[in-house]
Amino acid sequence: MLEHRVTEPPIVTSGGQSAHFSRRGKLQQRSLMQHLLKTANSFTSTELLGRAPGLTVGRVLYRADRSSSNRDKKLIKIRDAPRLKRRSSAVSVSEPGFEFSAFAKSMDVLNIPTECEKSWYLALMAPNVKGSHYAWLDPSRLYCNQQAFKDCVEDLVQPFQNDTIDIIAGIDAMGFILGAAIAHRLGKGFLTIRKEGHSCVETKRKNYSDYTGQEKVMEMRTDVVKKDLRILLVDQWIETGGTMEAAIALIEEQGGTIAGIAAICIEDSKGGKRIKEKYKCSTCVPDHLQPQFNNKYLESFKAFKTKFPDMQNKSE
Ligand SMILES: O=P(O)(O)OC[C@H]1O[C@H](OP(=O)(O)OP(=O)(O)O)[C@H](O)[C@@H]1O
Ligand SMILES: Nc1ncnc2[nH]cnc12
Repeated sequence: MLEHRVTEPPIVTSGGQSAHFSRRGKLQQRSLMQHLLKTANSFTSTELLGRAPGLTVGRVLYRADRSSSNRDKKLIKIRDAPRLKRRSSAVSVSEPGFEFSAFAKSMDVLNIPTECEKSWYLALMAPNVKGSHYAWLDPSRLYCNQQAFKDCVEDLVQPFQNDTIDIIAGIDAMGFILGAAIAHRLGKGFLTIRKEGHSCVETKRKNYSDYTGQEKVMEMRTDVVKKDLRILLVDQWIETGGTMEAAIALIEEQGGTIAGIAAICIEDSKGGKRIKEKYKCSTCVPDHLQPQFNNKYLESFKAFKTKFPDMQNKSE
């Protein structure tokens, strides 16, 4: 069984040839790289930040020792390291007073890193290469990785751990995946909020429009939500907030109380901000990544090979 340890986010340095490890003495970058490559047979995990013609960007997680503060942690990009690129697993090196992990291939969807920063699993997400008819990003890729899925659910549940919650509600369709997992984790029941036309029982309906701009209808059964029932409302994503606000209205109009809202990402849209101000929310996106999510393009997408050149070059 692999030990899987989530660390606090390290400080990210600017990448490039100049990255080195001499701040605390001992190893210069060159000798460290030689050391990493020599001792590369016992490694267990990988991460590749990006690839461009003639360039490989990997990451080295530098920690002075296990008990060190964030100040002593550095994430350093290694450029032009073709041998690292060919490695299929991570490299761990221990020097007296030093601990290094180098990663070369995180985009393997089933890979479970032995050591990783908080929200590491977001790098498993895939970009949208098919246009605006589809949701902009594809978080479902991270659900395929057992550890990523577990860590994601834990992160979403964490702020509500000690709150009174009677039931979890999830929004059709992708909200069912996280919602049901959260319900199971908290030992609660699960209420489905459905897109129109799938319910054979009495429902309340709500018109709304979402990021596509289309007029849509959602439905919720009328025999569950009673006055003061405390509901944790879950969806995969909040972009314009149209979908979530419709679900909130359905619940509140029946007397239910929104105990909280959980989604992988709540974008800083008008609707997203309104929801964050009014309700207790949990998301998986750390502050420093929020601008990338708002722009619908993550740095980690550079590691994807795609036949769609527009997407590959989007942020370059
Ligand atoms: O904040 P909004 O602009 O309203 O968008 C958010 C909604 O869009 C996505 O669902 P979508 O209906 O695209 O797909 P799904 O059926 O696969 O969940 C997402 O899962 C949210 O439900
Ligand atoms: N999965 C998703 N990714 C990005 N934006 C979205 N908006 C709605 N769903 C989304």
